[in-house]
Amino acid sequence: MFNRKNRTEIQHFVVTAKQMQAIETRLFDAGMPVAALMEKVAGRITQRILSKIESIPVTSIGVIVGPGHNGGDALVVARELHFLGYSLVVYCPFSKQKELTQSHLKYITSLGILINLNIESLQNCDVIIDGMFGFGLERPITDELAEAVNQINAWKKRVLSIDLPSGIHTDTGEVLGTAINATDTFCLGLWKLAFLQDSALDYLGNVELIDFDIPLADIQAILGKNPEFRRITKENAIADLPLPRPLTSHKYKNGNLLIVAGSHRYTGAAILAGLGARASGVGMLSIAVPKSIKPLLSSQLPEALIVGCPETEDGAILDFPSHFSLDQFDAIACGPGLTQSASTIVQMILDGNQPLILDADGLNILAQLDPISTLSQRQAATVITPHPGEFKRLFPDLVEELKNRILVTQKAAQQSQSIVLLKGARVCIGTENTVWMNPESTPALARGGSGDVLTGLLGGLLAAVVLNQTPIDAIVKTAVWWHAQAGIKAAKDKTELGVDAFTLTQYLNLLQLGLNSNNHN
Ligand SMILES: NC(=O)C1=CN([C@@H]2O[C@H](COP(=O)(O)OP(=O)(O)OC[C@H]3O[C@@H](n4cnc5c(N)ncnc54)[C@H](O)[C@@H]3O)[C@@H](O)[C@H]2O)[C@@H](O)CC1
Ligand SMILES: [K+]
Repeated sequence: MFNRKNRTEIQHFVVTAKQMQAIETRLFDAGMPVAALMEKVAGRITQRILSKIESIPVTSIGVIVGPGHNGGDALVVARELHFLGYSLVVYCPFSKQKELTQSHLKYITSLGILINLNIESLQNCDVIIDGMFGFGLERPITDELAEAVNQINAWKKRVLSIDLPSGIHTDTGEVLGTAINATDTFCLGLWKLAFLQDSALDYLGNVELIDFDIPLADIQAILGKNPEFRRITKENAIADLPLPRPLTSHKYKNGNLLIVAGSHRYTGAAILAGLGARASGVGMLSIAVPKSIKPLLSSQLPEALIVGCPETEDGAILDFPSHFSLDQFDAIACGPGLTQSASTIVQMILDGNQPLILDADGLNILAQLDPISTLSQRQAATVITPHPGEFKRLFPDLVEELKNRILVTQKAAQQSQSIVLLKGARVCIGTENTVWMNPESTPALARGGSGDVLTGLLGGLLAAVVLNQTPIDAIVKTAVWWHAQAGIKAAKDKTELGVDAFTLTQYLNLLQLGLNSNNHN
């Protein structure tokens, strides 16, 4: 007995509608019949639908059938469910269909299944399958069709969408007119960009990829060796952890990080960043803070060297102590809790040659300094970690494009020649060639302080890997995955309301996330 090959590698590809079409065209050109592919895909969708509905009482299933191949998929699924004994109600408000879809419609009619033009026909169904539009949606849903979609949403039934919730734009994730509010969405073949866009999240429900054996060679032929869009997975995240450590390792081989953070007003930000860095395993940690809060930091982080700095009247860092040099550090993480009064040292750090993570007030200060030219003139790598508000201040020319978070991150990275980590429900990391996207997170992290933890964690990892030449974008995506997984685990144990930033730092332990020192799970 053979098991189906586990193709975890396909989980990290993300495609646009155009790329998906090009990949499918290759399959058809190679000889795969369109109808055979539809049959195969729909067979797999049927299996997954059955596994979702087996445990709930379902007798009647409604199916929305669109004019294209998304509708064709839905009709094949409907036919199979009919033969399994379910009662099917088909709603197809379109007078014209693609040929293959029309053929399936004809056959299903011959089986005695009525084709309804009226949305009310679905009202008494226990479950609805949405096959109205997939990646072929090309204009907004309007008029009676929009009313039908809104009616389905108002029923609040269980709705299983094929490929995408109808109405969601495949690339931007935007709602085109209106969109189906799915409880589950089965993405076909390869992840589409919409699944990683915040704007689509409320419509997608639970998501899963249905692999239908697209050969890797065909994927690579269209996406190239270094795909433009990549999904962060557990496998690719842990592959870049600095584990296992060489037996002859010593502290200076594991990174020397300087955190520059905190003020009278925001003392906790420096502590949280320090605790994030602690979790990273960084070899040496120094934290520069205004000198009057040094005792507080020392009591929380006994392993760190706390650098007390001269301070401004309002309790921000004014300058570094005399004889203090940035040259010794492998990386600097700067920004949490600084207040905007710390502009002198932020400028000094930007002028320096260390790999840098700039966050929070560091970004607000940068926004006053012609950000694009300041960043692109830096010799060393820079990672900036804005939330959308900070992003707008840094890249005012890109504000309009923020509705496509993936593309805007890519543009910002290219313009500033930096790595741009755009915060949100689905973090996007723009780099010169690739945008990494994090598919799993939790709203538990939408809370003050969780960003400070990320900055510290990222700083520690960055300091540790610059020495062994791991690409910086690779470690940024690992930090984002690690931070989000800790949030997910903490929320499981403590609910989404129980994950304050300090609690989060206690969940950064990799063992709790199912890993061990050999970098295996
Ligand atoms: N090509 C294939 O063999 C495969 C296709 N698959 C399915 O096919 C789908 C893509 O099929 P299509 O390219 O036919 O596209 P769709 O089925 O998404 O819809 C395209 C049709 O809808 C019409 N349309 C678009 N926007 C509209 C609007 N706002 N109002 C009214 N009509 C509108 C178009 O004119 C076109 O006729 C995928 O999402 C997937 O479900 C999968 O089965 C995998 C294999
Ligand atoms: K659909």
